[in-house]
Amino acid sequence: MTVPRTPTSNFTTPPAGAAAPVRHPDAPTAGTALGSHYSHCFGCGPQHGSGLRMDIRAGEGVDVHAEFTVKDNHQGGPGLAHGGLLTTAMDETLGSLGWMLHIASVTGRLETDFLQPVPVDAVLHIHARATGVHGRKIYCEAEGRIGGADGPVAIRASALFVQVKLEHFTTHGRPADIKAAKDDPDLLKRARALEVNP
Ligand SMILES: CCCCCCCC/C=C\CCCCCCCC(=O)SCCNC(=O)CCNC(=O)[C@H](O)C(C)(C)COP(=O)(O)OP(=O)(O)OC[C@H]1O[C@@H](n2cnc3c(N)ncnc32)[C@H](O)[C@@H]1OP(=O)(O)O
Repeated sequence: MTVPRTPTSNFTTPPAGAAAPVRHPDAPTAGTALGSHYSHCFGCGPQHGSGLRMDIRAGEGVDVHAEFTVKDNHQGGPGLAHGGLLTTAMDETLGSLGWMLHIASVTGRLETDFLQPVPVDAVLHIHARATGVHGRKIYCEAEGRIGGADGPVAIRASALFVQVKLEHFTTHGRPADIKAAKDDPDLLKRARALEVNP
C-alpha cells in the first residue's frame, strides 16, 4: 500500500523569506569526521557506555553523512530496530549540521516517517542537509537508507532546530555535569567555535 504523505509539515518547511543555508568558511572539509560535541552524549559520545557512538562526516555543502549499525541492544521487535532509537540517530545526525553552519542549536521539532522495518545488523546510511535558515530557526531534513548508500529509504526525518547561546548548555543541566564540562578545555574550545555572535 502506498501511503500518501506530506514529506514535511509547515513547522519543518522553510517559510517564504528563509535564507539558503551557507556553509561556514571554517566548516570541516568533506569526508572529515566531525567528532563528538560532548563525550557523554548518547548519540556520539566516546565515553558513553551504551550510546550509539555515531560517526558523522562532513559533506560538500551544508550536509553530513553518517553510518549507524543497528545492534542487539537496539531492538524493539524481534531482530528489528526500535523506532525511537532510529529517531535518535536521525536527531544526532541532523544536530551535527550545526558544525557546518558554526551554529549551536537544539532540536525544537523532529518529524519522522518510518517507511521500512530496519533489521538488527543493518547499516543505516544517513544523509542530512540544511534546507533553510530563518532568524534563529534552522530547517533541515534527512533520510536513512538500508542495503547500501543508494538503497531504499527506510526512515525519513525533517526538523526544526533553534539556535541557542552556549548558556543553554550551562544553565539547565545537572550542575555536576555542567561543572565537569566547564573544566574540560577541549570541550570549551569546541563549544566556543560555535559561538558566532558571542
Ligand atoms: C561548557 C559548555 C559546553 C557546552 C558544550 C555543548 C556544545 C553543544 C554543541 C552542539 C549541540 C548539538 C546537540 C545535538 C544533540 C542532538 C539534538 C538534541 O537532541 S537537542 C536536545 C533536545 N532539544 C531540547 O532540549 C530543546 C528544548 N527546547 C528549548 O530549549 C526551547 O524550547 C527552544 C530553545 C527550542 C526554543 O526556545 P526559545 O525561548 O529560545 O525560543 P522561542 O521563541 O520559543 O522559539 C524560537 C522560534 O522557534 C519556533 N519554535 C520553537 N519550538 C518550536 C516547535 N517545537 N515547533 C515549531 N516551531 C518552534 C518558535 O515559534 C520561534 O519562532 P519565531 O522566531 O517566533 O518565528
